[in-house]
Amino acid sequence: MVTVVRTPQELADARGASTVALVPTMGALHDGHVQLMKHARPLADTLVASIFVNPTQFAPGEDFDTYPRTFEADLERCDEAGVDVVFAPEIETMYPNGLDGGIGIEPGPLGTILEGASRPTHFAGVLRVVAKLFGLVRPDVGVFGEKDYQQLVLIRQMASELRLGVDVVGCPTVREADGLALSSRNQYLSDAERQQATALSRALRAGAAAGDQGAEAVLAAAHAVLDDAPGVDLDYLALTSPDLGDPVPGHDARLLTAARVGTTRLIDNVSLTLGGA
Ligand SMILES: Nc1ncnc2c1ncn2[C@@H]1O[C@H](COP(=O)(O)OP(=O)(O)OP(=O)(O)O)[C@@H](O)[C@H]1O
Ligand SMILES: CC(C)(CO)[C@@H](O)C(=O)[O-]
Ligand code: BAL
Repeated sequence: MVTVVRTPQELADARGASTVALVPTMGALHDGHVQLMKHARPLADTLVASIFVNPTQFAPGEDFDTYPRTFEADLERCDEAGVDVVFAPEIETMYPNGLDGGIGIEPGPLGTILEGASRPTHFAGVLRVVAKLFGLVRPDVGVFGEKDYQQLVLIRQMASELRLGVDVVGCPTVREADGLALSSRNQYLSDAERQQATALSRALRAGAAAGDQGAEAVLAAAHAVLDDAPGVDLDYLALTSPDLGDPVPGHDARLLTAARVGTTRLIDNVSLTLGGA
């Protein structure tokens, strides 16, 4: 049975001295989160999931207030996935000096591109809360989804550069049968928008299929799907190396996109191998 803790002291008591894996979430749990938990379960003695809708990663005007909150259903999913401890802190516990006070984390250049270009304060908020969660839970392993690929790269870089002693593990994106990446924000989509949203994964698949023809062909194939997709307002489509630098012919690459479907902003990405030498 999962134990719910809300304070650092309760967390320390529940954590014990065993090895710990942490799956940070903002709740509204779906099968993508459950996969992270199942992946994390055998990696440590104790599995902790955090549920915290982190205000500092939302800019004014974004959906912090309306973000889905489904705590009781989330606990059931955690229980089924083998989570031992759910850490669900209050905002004051995570930000004792207020949201604008206290220590911050500067994400560096990788935090300013792609998602960071559209959401300039986002990754400072993500890294700030993840650093706090790592400090509170003191996990041996932190498990994150590739769906938020830039986030995964930045958290891995933070853990490595700040020597946090946490092994950051990524898990493949879980998708609906028609390819749409699972996301808590998919709930915002109307039936028509839900259909239109499949353009993101279709474009990424088309791009990946053109991988052996090189970078230009990849981007052209993906644009051919996205540019004419009804209801889809493209934010970016970018081809990078796995660490978000320039793509290198003959090596693995990442194709990433973000688009607004109606008022909902969705992101997705795939890995591919680029042709050429
Ligand atoms: N479809 C998915 N497959 C694998 N991991 C996922 C998927 N969706 C989310 N995750 C991962 O779950 C963790 C918690 O993410 P979060 O609670 O923000 O869910 P989300 O569905 O990404 O929500 P949002 O709609 O806010 O982006 C992150 O590591 C995220 O990458
Ligand atoms: C990592 C995270 C839990 C930090 O709030 C959030 O950005 C998320 O759910 O991906
Ligand atoms: N999964 C990323 C959370 C956010 O968009 O704020």
